[in-house]
Amino acid sequence: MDKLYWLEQIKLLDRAEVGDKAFYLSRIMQRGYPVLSGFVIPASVLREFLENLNSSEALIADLPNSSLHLDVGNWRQLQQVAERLRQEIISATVQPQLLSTISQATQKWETKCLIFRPSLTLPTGKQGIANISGLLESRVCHCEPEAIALALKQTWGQLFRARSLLYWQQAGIDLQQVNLAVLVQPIHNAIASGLVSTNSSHWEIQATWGLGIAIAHGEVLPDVYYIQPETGVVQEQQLGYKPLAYCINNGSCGVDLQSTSISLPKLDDSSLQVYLLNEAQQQAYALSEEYLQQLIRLTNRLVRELGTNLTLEWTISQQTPSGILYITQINTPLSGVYNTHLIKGLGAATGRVTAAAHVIHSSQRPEQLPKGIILVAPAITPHWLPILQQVAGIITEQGGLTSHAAILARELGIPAVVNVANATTVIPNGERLLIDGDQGEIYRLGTEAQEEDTGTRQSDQLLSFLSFPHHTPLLNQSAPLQEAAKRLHKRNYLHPGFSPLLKSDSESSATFGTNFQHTPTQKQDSTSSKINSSTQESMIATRLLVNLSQPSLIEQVLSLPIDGVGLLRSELMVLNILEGQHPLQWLDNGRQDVLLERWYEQIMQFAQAFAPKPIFYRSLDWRSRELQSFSHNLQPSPHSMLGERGTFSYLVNPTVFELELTALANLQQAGYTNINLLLPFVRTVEEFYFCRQKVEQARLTQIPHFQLWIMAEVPSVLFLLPEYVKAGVQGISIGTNDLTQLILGVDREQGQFAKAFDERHPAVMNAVAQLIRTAREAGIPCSICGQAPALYPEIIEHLIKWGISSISVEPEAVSRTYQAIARAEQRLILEAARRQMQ
Ligand SMILES: Nc1ncnc2c1ncn2[C@@H]1O[C@H](COP(=O)(O)OP(=O)(O)OP(=O)(O)O)[C@@H](O)[C@H]1O
Ligand SMILES: CC(=O)C(=O)O
Repeated sequence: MDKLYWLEQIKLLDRAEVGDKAFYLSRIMQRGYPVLSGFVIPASVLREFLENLNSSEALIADLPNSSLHLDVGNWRQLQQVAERLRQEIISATVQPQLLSTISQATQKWETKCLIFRPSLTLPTGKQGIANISGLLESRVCHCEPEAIALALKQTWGQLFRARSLLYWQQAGIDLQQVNLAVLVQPIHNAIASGLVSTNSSHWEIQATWGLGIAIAHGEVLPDVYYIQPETGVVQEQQLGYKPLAYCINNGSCGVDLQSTSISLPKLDDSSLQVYLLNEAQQQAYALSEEYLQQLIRLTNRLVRELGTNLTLEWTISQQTPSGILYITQINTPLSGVYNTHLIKGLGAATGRVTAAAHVIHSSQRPEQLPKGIILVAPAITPHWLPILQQVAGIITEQGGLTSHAAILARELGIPAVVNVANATTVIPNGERLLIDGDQGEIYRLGTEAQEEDTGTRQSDQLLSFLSFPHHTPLLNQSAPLQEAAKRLHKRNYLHPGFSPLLKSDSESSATFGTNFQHTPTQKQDSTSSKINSSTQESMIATRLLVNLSQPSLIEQVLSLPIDGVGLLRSELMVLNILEGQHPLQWLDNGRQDVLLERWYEQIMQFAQAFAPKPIFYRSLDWRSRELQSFSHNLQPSPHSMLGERGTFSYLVNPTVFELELTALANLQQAGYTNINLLLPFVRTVEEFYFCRQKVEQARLTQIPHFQLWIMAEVPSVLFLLPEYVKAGVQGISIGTNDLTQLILGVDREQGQFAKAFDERHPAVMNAVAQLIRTAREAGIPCSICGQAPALYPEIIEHLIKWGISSISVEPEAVSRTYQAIARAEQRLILEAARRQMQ
């Protein structure tokens, strides 16, 4: 090998060998800016390493000159090739002379830990796409030869990850043209770290405690300062949400998060440690006034020398007790970064889509929205529903995975990312975005004008790269649902002869009741009739139901392999008919008859479409803050998480509940006998008893099939289920969203607490197990309609083992839930068979 390139000495002509990240850092270091010392292992060393890989396998023998003509459409093959290449790299030996050169070079730093940072140069004309944050990640390691060799190979190996291979191919880059150098620097613990981004109208500084990795991973919401460029004055500052921080793993930096019950970020770098910040630190700004001013002065100088559009990363290193400020990365428009920028939130509804941002700053619902845009709003409440039908994607600043915005988006099949801090301020109106509702990522692709500016048109390539393999075409919202049915058929999950062995006949009729038998689909499109013709019998024993509220989705949902509607959410359904007025206002205005007729028609559409399959209509369950959207002089308590929810509110004023019951009774009389009633948020047996009397007065129980169920979501049901059954409850449906909220004491609407809101928490899982078992002992069916099985299919096996009778999920989750049920049942059958054979 030739030599290592020290940042202090890198020249203009070295750029291709040292990569852009190191090149830009060296430029500013040589102009006197504070940059940590470092050296670069040039791209030629990787080439040499690859050439010397000792394998006869064509794939490897040709490296680095192989162009790896891969079929990137074949994801499995791509992953296998990537895995093979990386194994080869990790098991190869780093030349001893190189290792010793590196080890010697690091000795002058007297540091315990090193950071290996990928620094790429792409061929001319492709520069604009060189800096896709997160494509290649840094590795931290202890300063020992073995650890150094591994970190180097791991950094190199990322060039061949499946997603990288795909990216090179999609971006039209030949692998031989990719120059990957590695910048090696000492890494010390940090007091605080963050970012600065500037444009002509404002500067923004973000800061968090500890190393900058917490921001790079999107695990904290940093503190933010808005600075006026002309004066350097802080115009506004916002405290972030910073529950954790990263440090070097030498046992000296606070409480290890492993010992707390908070779910941890996974660390594959054992040289790093993540720890919990104490309350006082969480409430404090990470940047002291002194460092804030120092950063502002530094930014001012950089902007004057390099231009107005910059992004830089900084850290305050704990090398000395008072700290030293360093720049760890700098990107200018030339380095392409400002075209592609990643923002993180919570992935709330699956799918990816690209479209222009439509930014709304107010929480007031607009009259209408343009078609095909990505809506960016502080928050949305259910009454936005009518205007959401034509949007391509949703981004909100507030809300969690089980907030109504997320539920609505999932039901409508619109990709959504929620809990995105400052989304409405950092995303300009009209900017093209790509959102990934699975990963919770938003890629800013720039406006058309910016793309022209930098001479790159990367978004299409980027889109196809990022969208693989589940690209959701723009506005093709029905596709996921239709595809779900097709996929099940294709994947042979519906093979003939599979029979429900889990329950004996007597057990299943006791469990399901007469109305809840698995009935062959009668109204199906061609896709689903294909499914059923190959199955004849029910293919899975556990009933799979769907959560629904929009009549507009009925047709698509009918083609899915479901056994009925497990949760018809009335509070979302009626938004289509209420004209923005609370039902009480309709009654006050003497419009009861019109409202009753409309309500009847809404439910009728479901009853008719799914007959004879059961529908579980859940009566109204508005939360206080949702009432604010109605123009009515009710007194909502906007800050109350609970307010008068569910059946509690019926006791206070039963008139709307009575209207619902009348609508249901009229439907029964008209021959729609597949409707059952599910009471929401039942808190006490007395509340249930009150409702049961109302149900009897409405004569709904005259039809023998009719079932009166309750939601099991308030923990009191857990303790009193036998009493509820004695009082006449005929089945329960577990609402894991509220159950989790109330058992763990975490507000489900607050996305920033997402890590603490975990339906898989042992306390919640124990409660679910107990509910299922108690229901079985009492001889009543037990369903589950919260988000837990859709979000975490791995819990389905437990639910089935405990004896759940049915699982109800949003339409987009039907396919994977079906598969998870089939897999779990087959495993249980196999285990039972093995036990019998022993
Ligand atoms: N020598 C260092 N000391 C302390 N922190 C560092 C050092 N080098 C990098 N960091 C910080 O560690 C985090 C991860 O570094 P990395 O180079 O992977 O940055 P990145 O922004 O994720 O890279 P990219 O944008 O190229 O994907 C960043 O917050 C960076 O500022
Ligand atoms: C579905 C529901 O209401 C819940 O999980 O709380």
